[in-house]
Amino acid sequence: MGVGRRMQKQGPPEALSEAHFAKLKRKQGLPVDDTPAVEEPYKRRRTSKKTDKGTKGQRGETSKKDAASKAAGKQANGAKKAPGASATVQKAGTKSKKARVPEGDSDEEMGDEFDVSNLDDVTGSDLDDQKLGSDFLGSDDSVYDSDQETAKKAEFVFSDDEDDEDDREERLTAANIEGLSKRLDEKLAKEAEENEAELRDGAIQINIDGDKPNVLGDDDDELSAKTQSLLAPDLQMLRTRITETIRVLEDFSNLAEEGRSRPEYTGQLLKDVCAYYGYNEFLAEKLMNLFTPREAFAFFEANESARPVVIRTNTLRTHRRDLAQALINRGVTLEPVGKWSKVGLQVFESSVPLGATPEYLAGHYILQAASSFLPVMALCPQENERVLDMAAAPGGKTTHMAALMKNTGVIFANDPSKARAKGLIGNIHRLGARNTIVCNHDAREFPRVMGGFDRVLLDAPCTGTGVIAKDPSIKTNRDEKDFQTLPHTQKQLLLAAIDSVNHASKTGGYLVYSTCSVAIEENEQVVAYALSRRPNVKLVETGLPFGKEGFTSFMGKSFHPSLKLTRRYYPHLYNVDGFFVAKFQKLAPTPGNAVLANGVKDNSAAASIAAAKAATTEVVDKTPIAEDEEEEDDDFGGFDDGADADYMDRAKRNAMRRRGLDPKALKKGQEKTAAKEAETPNEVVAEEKVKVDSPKKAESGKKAESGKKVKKVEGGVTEKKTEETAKDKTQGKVKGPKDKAQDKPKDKVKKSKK
Ligand SMILES: C[S@@+](CC[C@H](N)C(=O)[O-])C[C@H]1O[C@@H](n2cnc3c(N)ncnc32)[C@H](O)[C@@H]1O
Repeated sequence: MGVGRRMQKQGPPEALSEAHFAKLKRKQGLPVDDTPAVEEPYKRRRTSKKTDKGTKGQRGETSKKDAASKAAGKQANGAKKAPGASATVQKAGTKSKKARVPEGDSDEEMGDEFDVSNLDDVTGSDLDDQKLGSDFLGSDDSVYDSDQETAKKAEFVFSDDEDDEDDREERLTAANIEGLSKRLDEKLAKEAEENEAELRDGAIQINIDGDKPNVLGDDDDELSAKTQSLLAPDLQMLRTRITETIRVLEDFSNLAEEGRSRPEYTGQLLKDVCAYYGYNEFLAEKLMNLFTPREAFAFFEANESARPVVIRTNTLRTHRRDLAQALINRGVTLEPVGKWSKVGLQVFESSVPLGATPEYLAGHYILQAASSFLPVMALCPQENERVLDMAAAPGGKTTHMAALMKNTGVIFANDPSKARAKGLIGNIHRLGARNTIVCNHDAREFPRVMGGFDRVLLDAPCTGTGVIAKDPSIKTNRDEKDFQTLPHTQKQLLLAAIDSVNHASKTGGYLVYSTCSVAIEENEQVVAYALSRRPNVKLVETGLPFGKEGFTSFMGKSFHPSLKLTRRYYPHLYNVDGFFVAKFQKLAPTPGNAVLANGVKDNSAAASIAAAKAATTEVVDKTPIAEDEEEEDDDFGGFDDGADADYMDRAKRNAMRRRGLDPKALKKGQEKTAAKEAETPNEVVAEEKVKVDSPKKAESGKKAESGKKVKKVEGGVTEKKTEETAKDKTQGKVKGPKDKAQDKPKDKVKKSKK
């Protein structure tokens, strides 16, 4: 793996402090620069306060550490005088100084402090720790002094000597990976600086005629001609022009050429971005509109490099420190993904395929992008809850929820794609999620399928504008139609998700909506739509430790102010996939007419509000509704009609109530039906039953029937059967269930016997 954005830490950037690192080194007898660390005053106060007021044990520990660090300090000073420095401790805010580290000692000596055993035992929820306490090398009390609680990791820079570096990389262990990571970050920063300098040089060339960059040029200049004629343009020149245009747009009054308008520059920038990065103009413009020109540039740049490989520890099977140790032993270089997660490990380098290690096969981890942790952390499912994952395949988030719920309660993991559901089932098995039921519906059918969930996750299908680094084809294959059809589906799904939540849940009543897109149409606009259609929900804090606030206004459109509670994630800001997370709380039942509003009836906001006021009971049917359709031979199994009879009856009664019908009519209908059954052929009875159930089902029943008939005639064999039936009818014979079973193909008979 090369140096790049992949190597940067994910999540919010961390502040650096020398104090903590120097102390560790002193304690280990390693050389440290004796220039006193620049500490923030409040940190020193906290230290002394804690030392004074600490318990006896703590005091003892602190004084031991002090003594050790004094001794180490002396040793370090001695060592520093020796020539051939191979390690450097860089001061925060001061010039770095080289200090000698005894060759080959560093790993062992630092080992105690930086051992994976310092990784905390994680069996519980991310969310318990959501306010983000200790993690890995950060603030484990067993590792750090009280003042280190706030002290952040210091820079640890290795020697510039190429060979030393290589040796050290080969000997990488948990002990020095943080140092390596920092070193790589530094290299990256240096590279970025060099790039900037290069660009400045380019700018000087382009700007040779005067102060104002001549970026708009003439149509006959070489670069424009090449861009227009689709000849490969000079990328370096293009890049230079992009940065120059950005500079002009940032200081328009001073840098714009006379007589040129802002739209001319933005138009030029758009064209150059398309030519340089390979986007279609529609998408590039959509993305550029989200940011200032400079930030847009950073976003497009970030999409050119892959995000770090991240694995999520499956706490149903192992602890993070054990997993880290096992993988390190296999030659994997990794470190915790950041303080915000207790289960993520960022992989820097691996000599083994991560999708085929024994640990992987045993379900100890799953390869999962860091930003995919966020919706689950926001939803925060609790033990023993009933949770719905509406769009679950391939199950990264489902299995994360199962782990947070410690395999208690129940998760319904739904996905309408059978092919993808297979992957979902595979992951559920591999990771040992035993509280999960897989189902296979278009989630817009919820809550008719079932409702009353404590929490619902809707990780919606989207255009994927947040994951362009993963799939660059998105740059060219997303068009206007996608940004109309997908948001439409997302809105329908979100209403269905809201209606599936039990507002009266004792522990929950929450819903999280997420996408891996950064487009407003798929995020804020969808959320705003849901708020207008469902006055019985509100947005709440996601509880996530980082993320940019959602837009409350965009290009002249205003959204509800609470939209700022939603969170946006960008690759250029946090080195994670682009993502959006919104958390809702359901406060009251969904208004009666609003359920119908899901694509059918009056769905104006006013009507919903009126209905919400009038509504007293939840109209959502909380029990599963049996399908009347012919049992499909698939991987999901069918209903056991006998065992589910009660449920089915109850569901029918609820369905009738929902439609304002008297459920008693069902009983009467059933009695009538039974009487009729004695004198009517089965096919007719079935049709009438469907009619009682639901007019819609009756219709589909009819369709299915007519379809079947066509099929039957086509089959030829059943033509005979139809004749037989007619014969039976004329002879007044009624086929019993036994006869019917005999008519069925063998495998179907087996199934119904089951
Ligand atoms: C972003 S992916 C979900 C990823 C999944 N949550 C995870 O973490 O592994 C979106 C999923 O939505 C599913 N999907 C598409 N249309 C849907 C619909 N109408 N109802 C439910 N799911 C749908 C797709 O099959 C796809 O698996």
